[in-house]
Amino acid sequence: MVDILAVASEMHPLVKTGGLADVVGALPAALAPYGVRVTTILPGYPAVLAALPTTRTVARYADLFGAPARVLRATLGETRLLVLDAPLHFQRDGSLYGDPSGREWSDNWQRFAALSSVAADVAGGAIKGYAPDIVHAHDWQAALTLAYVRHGRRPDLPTVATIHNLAFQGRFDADIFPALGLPWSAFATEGVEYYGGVGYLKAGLYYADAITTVSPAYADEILTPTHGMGLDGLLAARRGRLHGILNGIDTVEWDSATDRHVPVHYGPRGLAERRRNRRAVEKRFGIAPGDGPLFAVVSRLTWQKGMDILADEIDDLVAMGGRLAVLGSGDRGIEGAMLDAAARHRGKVGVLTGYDESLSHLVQAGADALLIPSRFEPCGLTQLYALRYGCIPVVAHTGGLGDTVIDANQAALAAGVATGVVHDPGTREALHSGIHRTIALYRERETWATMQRAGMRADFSWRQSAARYAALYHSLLQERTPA
Ligand SMILES: Nc1ncnc2c1ncn2[C@@H]1O[C@H](COP(=O)(O)OP(=O)(O)O[C@H]2O[C@H](CO)[C@@H](O)[C@H](O)[C@H]2O)[C@@H](O)[C@H]1O
Repeated sequence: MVDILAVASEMHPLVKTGGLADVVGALPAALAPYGVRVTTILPGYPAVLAALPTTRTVARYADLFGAPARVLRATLGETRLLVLDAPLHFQRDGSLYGDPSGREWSDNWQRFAALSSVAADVAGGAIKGYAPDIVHAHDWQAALTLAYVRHGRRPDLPTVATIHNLAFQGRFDADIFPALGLPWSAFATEGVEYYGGVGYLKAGLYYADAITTVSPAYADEILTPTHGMGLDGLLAARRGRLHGILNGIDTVEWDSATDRHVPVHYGPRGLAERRRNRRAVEKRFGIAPGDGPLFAVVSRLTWQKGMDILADEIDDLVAMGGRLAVLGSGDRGIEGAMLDAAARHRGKVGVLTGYDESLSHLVQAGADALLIPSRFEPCGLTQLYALRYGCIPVVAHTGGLGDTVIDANQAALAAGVATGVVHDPGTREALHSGIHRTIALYRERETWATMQRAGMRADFSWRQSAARYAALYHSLLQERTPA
């Protein structure tokens, strides 16, 4: 049995702002069949504390970055948790990372240094009877753990850093460094220093024994200046340690034959049933029934996701005969542009801003096509949910989107393997032609149904990817074993 201490800021179903939570939530169960036992350490956000049935205090800190804190141990079903209960840092209104007006918390550097330093302390033996074999940190909020491990009590402990999104790096001014409690030697290029400041993700990528990211294509892309976001040099120097492991999805949670959020259940042979779910989606979004396809969006409304491009394209989408349901929140300007479009096209375009997990399932089960015009996309999960639910993904050719959707070109259609529509990223023209092609395909009922079934048959469960993580863990342990 290999014991992993996973460190993350989000975990479905406890706390989620995006795909990070889905992956951190699914990995423990996915890894169990491979002899890997995962314990996940999370911040004690109000939602996390509220969800814990019984807890035991297993470590205490009198002064953790300015306030007392403790570590709680809990199990939730099969899930093993450690929760950092530090009220000053984590019990507040607003989102996980910012205040109710959307501004990032100014003490995020302290909050996630607190999480990381405690995670390293736990890895180093702070909890009696618990000694993980490997530490696995997810994204910038957890990445500094690896610096604390290297400069802590078990400096040789194997470590893994996973990049879910290189755009979020945790970059702070140099003057925070003395408060981090790391040795001065760590403030260096060979350490946490990053363009004159402190980089949390950078530190994790520097110290990690293995770096993973969430699709093979993104693993290649981040070695280039276009997608490397300033870290391409470091990543290129460490490319032998970099692995692209495609995300899976939770196929129990996402099963159209049993989904508790979906009124009418169906399988690949009962696709006609989807129509009744589509009617439910139309009602929720105030969209009238129509002949054209019902497009949908389930996404953060941000530049990364290409949602500004889509907002500009909505008039054309409607003119071409499409209808559109948007579920998302994010950039205020983009939200406004989407709402304006809904006002212009009453009954054809519906926009619900906010975050609604249950509605996201219904949308996947009822919409005809899901639009994902991302400028970059490390993996993307919504296209995988769409494929599994017979909702045709219309995606930009970038990162994991290109790795998972097979474009409906002539050859793929002839072979019966097409599962979606893939267009170039980053321009309105390319999105326009993707939507145009989708509407034409929708009119060919048999072709459309064949694509739906091909997508539903594809295997995006965690099975293969979990095996790759397990193999990586084993190889790291082997490196440490004296010959
Ligand atoms: N308004 C809303 N209401 C309800 N649910 C909503 C929602 N908006 C988004 N979601 C849900 O949030 C998740 C988003 O996951 P993604 O992988 O698509 O993107 P994200 O950019 O968050 O994740 C980052 O990390 C993941 C995980 O590695 C990578 O796949 C991805 O490429 C990377 O950008 C999905 O489960 C989706 O259904």
